[in-house]
Amino acid sequence: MKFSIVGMGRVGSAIAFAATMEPIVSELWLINRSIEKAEGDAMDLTHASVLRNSNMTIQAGMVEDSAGSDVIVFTPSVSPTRADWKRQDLAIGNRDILEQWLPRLAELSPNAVLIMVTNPVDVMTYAAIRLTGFPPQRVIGTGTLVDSIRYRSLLSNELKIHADDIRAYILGEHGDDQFAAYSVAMTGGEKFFPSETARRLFRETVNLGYEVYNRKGYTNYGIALATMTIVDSIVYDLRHTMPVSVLVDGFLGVKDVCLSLPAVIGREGVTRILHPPLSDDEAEAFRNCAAKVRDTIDLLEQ
Ligand SMILES: NC(=O)c1ccc[n+]([C@@H]2O[C@H](COP(=O)([O-])OP(=O)(O)OC[C@H]3O[C@@H](n4cnc5c(N)ncnc54)[C@H](O)[C@@H]3O)[C@@H](O)[C@H]2O)c1
Repeated sequence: MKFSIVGMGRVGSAIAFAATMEPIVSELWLINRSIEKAEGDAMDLTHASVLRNSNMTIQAGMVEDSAGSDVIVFTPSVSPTRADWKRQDLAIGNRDILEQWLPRLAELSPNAVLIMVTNPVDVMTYAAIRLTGFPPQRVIGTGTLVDSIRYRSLLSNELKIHADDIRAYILGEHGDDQFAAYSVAMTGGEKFFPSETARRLFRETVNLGYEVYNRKGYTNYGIALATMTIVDSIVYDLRHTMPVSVLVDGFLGVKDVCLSLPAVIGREGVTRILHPPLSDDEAEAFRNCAAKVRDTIDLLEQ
């Protein structure tokens, strides 16, 4: 199985490290606009992999070397230009990067499952479907998976229950309008919402990405393992359910926009989109996310 990571910035190289720690493919390719950086990472990770009981090859390459990939993760991005940036600020610059890379990547690996990490990830996932011509089920945005693991981490700490056992999703936009799907959250079959604590923890979750960013200047470890959770489920056809950005299929009257819903992930990408019975408030929040993401898509398509 061939896995290519495009973009060896802080997120791309953290994903490459996570893939080295858990070598589940036979070939790992690191593709970057500057080959030297990719070569340096490939050498470093090859040395590291000696300690991982692995025969996975790790190589640096140009876009042509990604040909025949089964899974591609896309991370290149422009940098924020102001201190109080929002993810949408990256949309125009990153749309241009997608236009440079995605048609060729898709041509070289027509059967790949593509995972979009570049922000604003919902808008970029939508653009990626257009630019690759891939069926929507083979284009997955990391979406609110990282927000949901942050939320579960806070809840775990509060409830003193292992985060694995907490079914709680942040849905909608990977951005400021995301919402916690309180009404379907549970552990051990027991609903623990609504409660003021859960709402407070959700409010903390929304800002956590920026909180990490304000302290270290970027986020990379959470998104790296979140991305590898998706890759795992594809490579082993595990059919795990997770909130990821998908082309919404008419749920709650929303379509033609990418947002996070719980989705089943297997070898072919998204094998099923789930439709949780959201409360009226949550449904309204979902529609609000759709309108916000649609505004940015429209801006890019002008
Ligand atoms: N979806 C999520 O949950 C999530 C989480 C964290 C970060 N991100 C996003 O991931 C992206 C990458 O973040 P990062 O911290 O690695 O950024 P970074 O600045 O460290 O890396 C960006 C990389 O993109 C490359 N690049 C820039 N322009 C390019 C071009 N025209 N062609 C090819 N490569 C180009 C740069 O060389 C650099 O290697 C950002 O958009 C960030 O917001 C998403």
